[in-house]
Amino acid sequence: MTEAPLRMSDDPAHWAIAAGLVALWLLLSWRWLRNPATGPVAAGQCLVVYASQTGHAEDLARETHHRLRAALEDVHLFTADRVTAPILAAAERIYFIVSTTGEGDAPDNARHLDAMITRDSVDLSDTQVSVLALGDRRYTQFCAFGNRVRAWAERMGARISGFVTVDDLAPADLAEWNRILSREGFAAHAETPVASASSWHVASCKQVAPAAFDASSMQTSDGLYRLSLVPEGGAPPDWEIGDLFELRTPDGHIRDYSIANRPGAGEVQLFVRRVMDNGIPGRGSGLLTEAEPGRTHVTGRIREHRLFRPATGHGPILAIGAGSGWAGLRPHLAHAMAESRPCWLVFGERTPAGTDALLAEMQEWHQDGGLQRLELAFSRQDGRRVQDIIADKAKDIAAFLGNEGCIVLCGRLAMGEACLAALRDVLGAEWMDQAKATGRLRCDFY
Ligand SMILES: Cc1cc2nc3c(=O)[nH]c(=O)nc-3n(C[C@H](O)[C@H](O)[C@H](O)COP(=O)(O)O)c2cc1C
Repeated sequence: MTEAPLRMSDDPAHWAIAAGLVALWLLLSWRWLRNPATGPVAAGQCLVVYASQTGHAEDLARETHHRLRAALEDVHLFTADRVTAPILAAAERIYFIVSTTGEGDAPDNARHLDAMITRDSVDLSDTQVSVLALGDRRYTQFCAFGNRVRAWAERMGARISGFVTVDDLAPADLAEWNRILSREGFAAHAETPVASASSWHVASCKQVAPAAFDASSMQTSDGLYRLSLVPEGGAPPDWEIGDLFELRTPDGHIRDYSIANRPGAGEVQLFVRRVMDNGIPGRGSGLLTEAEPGRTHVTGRIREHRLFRPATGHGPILAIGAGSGWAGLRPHLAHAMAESRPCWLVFGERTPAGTDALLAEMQEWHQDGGLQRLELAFSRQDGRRVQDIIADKAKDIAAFLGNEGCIVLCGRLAMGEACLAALRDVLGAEWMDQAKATGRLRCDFY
């Protein structure tokens, strides 16, 4: 085959198109070279960066982003683990909306940002930074991660134009953030990207475990209750395993409860521990557990909890929890059993007395063979807690999980941390780190 000879065009329109294409290529290459990890990022842009464990900071970030976008052209929303030093350095304004979890820790989706602010220097001398730090004063390290982000931004030369700490989502603290945004010229919008709360009625409410005192949290409880909620006028909106029911109390407080049943049902089930403080029932738990089935209405909505979705892969499932943690474990186990995955439940309560209604379902699942193993720990009866079972059954647990196994943990923070430490001893740090990195370890602590 002979090739046609190469000929230069003498049409000026062709030359103009070619020059335009070269200029575009040079512009895109320059932008990419400045920010290779993320694609083009223009200088002068505004970023909303969020770090969230259970989704509240994420919702607030979406609302803030929505509000800013109405006034600014170049506004971008990032989860904290996606931002890099070049992205931050190129921004003109940054709004960090971050919560604190564990004991003063960064949320799981902010581990990269946490490492970056400990290790890296980024020139923020031309950047305006605002920080909305979510936390809870009942924890000793109140808003610790938000404070770390603010201190780092200051060290990097940023101008801090707003810093708000929020105690337990207090409406007055959130109003302060709204004031800052309004002052900067970003008006509030009636329409928000976050689903609004609606009215639900309490269809049933039954006590399934007795009153008790928990020494680790110093909390007295008036028992554990199983509830079913049905939205007014229709079926509940879609949700996914792991999601939460967010209750709004009449005085503006917000309380989250794990949804205990699988999606697709016409109702949302909850297990609620009725917390008592000096003889006064908790704001949320009192409202729910004093409900008169068929008559009581509450305001709430379903909220996504992306970090507690079913574990990845098809390996066996080890579910570990105590008390109201059963609510978080239950849909994960039901889902895994439906997929015929081998399941093992380690569950703790204070005493077996008065807990028949709670334990009956676990025992049924065990007898039916859906649960291959069921281990129960009753701390008041024999002093054994779930973490002791992990240590006792170390060899069996390692053999059951193999390399592909998954762990789902749900319950109070002290129990969760003790279980993670026990599992690290049994399986090794490498196994646990790998499981966390690949989504085979799912935790929901409260
Ligand atoms: C397990 C757990 C640990 C927490 N640890 C802290 C803490 O150390 N310091 C703090 O100020 N708040 C702490 N909090 C409170 C959260 O920061 C607060 O509830 C926040 O609104 C959660 O926001 P998020 O849903 O975006 O993660 C903790 C909450 C939970 C559930």
